[in-house]
Amino acid sequence: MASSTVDSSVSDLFSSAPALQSNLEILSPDQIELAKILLENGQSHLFLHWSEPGVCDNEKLGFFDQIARLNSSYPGGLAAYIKTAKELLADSKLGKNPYDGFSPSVPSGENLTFGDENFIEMEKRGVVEARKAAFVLVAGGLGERLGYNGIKVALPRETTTGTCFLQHYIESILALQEASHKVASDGNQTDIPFIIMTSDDTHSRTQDLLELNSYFGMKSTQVHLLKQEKVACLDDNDARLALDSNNKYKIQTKPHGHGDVHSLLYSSGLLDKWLDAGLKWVLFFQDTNGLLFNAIPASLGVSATKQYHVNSLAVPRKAKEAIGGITKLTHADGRAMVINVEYNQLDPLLRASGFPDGDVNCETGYSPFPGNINQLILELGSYKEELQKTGGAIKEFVNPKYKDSTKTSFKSSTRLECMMQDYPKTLPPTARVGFTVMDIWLAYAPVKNNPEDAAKVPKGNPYHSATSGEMAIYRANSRILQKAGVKVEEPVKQVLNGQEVEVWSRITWKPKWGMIFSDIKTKVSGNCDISQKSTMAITGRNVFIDNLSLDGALIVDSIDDAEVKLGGSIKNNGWTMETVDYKDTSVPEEIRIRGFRFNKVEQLEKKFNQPGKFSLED
Ligand SMILES: O=c1ccn([C@@H]2O[C@H](COP(=O)(O)OP(=O)(O)O[C@H]3OC[C@@H](O)[C@H](O)[C@H]3O)[C@@H](O)[C@H]2O)c(=O)[nH]1
Ligand SMILES: [Mg+2]
Repeated sequence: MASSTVDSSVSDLFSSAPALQSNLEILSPDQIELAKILLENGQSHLFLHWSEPGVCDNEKLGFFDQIARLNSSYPGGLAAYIKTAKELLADSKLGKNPYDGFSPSVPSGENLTFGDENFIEMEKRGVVEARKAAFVLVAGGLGERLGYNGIKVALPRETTTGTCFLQHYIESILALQEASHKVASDGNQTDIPFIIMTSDDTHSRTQDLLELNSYFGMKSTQVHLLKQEKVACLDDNDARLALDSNNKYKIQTKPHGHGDVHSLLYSSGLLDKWLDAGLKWVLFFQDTNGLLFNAIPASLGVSATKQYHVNSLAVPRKAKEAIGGITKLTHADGRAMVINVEYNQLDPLLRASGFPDGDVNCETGYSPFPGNINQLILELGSYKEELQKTGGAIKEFVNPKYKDSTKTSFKSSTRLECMMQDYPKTLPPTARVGFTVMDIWLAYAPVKNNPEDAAKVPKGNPYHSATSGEMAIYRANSRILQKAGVKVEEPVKQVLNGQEVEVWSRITWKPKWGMIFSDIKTKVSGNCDISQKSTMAITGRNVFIDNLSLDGALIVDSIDDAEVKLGGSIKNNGWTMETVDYKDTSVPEEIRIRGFRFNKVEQLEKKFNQPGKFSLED
């Protein structure tokens, strides 16, 4: 009896999808199980267009291959995904405030000032800790706002040397590793692991970039790629999965967000390995912040000194800027947490809770809420413990764009998303969650916006474009050298791709030349000045700027065993900047999105390939 009841309910189930039912013979038992899951969760529409058996059978099997992948890559499978989606879509339709019961206030955190005693101390401490760190780059995003055709980590960080972001990140990690080993008292010489989260959009191109460049000097065993899977798109409030408009045997998918990094790390088994190897810190960062490593040593020092389980890096934030606000949320029941409130949610949250003007600047000219740059430093032991409880699942959200105020249909399909900075949301109240604020010029210059959108950014807010991203490198390096005693001439203002930017001397160096301020200071002495029209690129390690007067372009490369003194008066016609319009397709995309290119008119270029002591006259 019992079995016939099951059979009849199963056949009831399949009778809701006659086109599928007539195809059951071509499906394997596993595929039939997956079909049941779909039907039980309100997905019979997926089969409305199925042809009779014998027609498009390969496509039908392909459909179930995809369903199997979607089912196995999500914790709890598709049934859990659809269930959560229905709940979140219902909340969204009701306009439910995800922060219901919480009131926001401005949290207090650690403030660092570049170059002061505390900063220098923190940097030194950070270097000591670095050999116990693992770095995790989330690079699965397409960069839709930037609209660049390649992967973002392959973009030049600056075009004076053309070094791409990925190379710079790797060289920075290697420089930290080396510096840390030098000060290690325990003789521990482990390599710092470097993890890159990719997606189908970025995986093979990331791998190719690494392989074509011999991992930019890192051991290939030191680098791990973890690929995130996309999730199914949703067509309506009933969480009906969306079919691809060009292929009715395919579900539309979209990225699930950078929050996937936690479940991927958890299931990779790497956390245990790292604990066994004595590691203590996991540092997460995003694809295009060329200034990030200026901030890493000091903030790692803060994590270690304050024994933070979670340390978020932050910068002063302009109201309405597209970066999340670090906020203290206190619940009516007494619970409190310090968490990122994403930029699209900060204004409504504030308006709903006693800040009638919403997301606005205060008397400082900045939002009172520090801006999250999404660089997180987590303490490995507590991280692993937490993931053991959650499996790495992160609180999700949904952000449908409704057609009208009835909120009954969407402009285009939506999906569930999750963010890596939501990790602290499940932590117990005993967790030590803090943040570290640093100057924008030092720490944050992402490349996210295309030239057209960047030009429309309200005046005074950062452009976050390829133009501003590169100019920020020169500004930071110029200011750091100024602080070290070099007279770097003040910048000029220029409009590039419709954005007014400060153009400083084009100064660049490799991370191994100077990772922390106290190192950089040892590389600079005497009376030095660099004019605004100058370019200076240092790619060697033991290069010392000593009584140098530069007005032109100076390019210096040297092997580690060569000690090179840059001094005397160098004057040449240098490298000029030519404007380029972003619409000019005769210019390569990675150049035209900047709005300028260099015309290498004249330079002093020196290479020192032999061990020994040298100066520019040699
Ligand atoms: O599915 C995804 C989406 C994104 N990413 C990666 O996550 C990083 C951030 O993605 P985006 O640039 O789209 O992020 P957003 O600009 O929307 O906001 C992010 O950065 C600024 C912070 O203030 C925000 O709090 C943070 O969410 C990138 O490195 C991207 O490659 C993934 O790895 N997978
Ligand atoms: Mg985004």
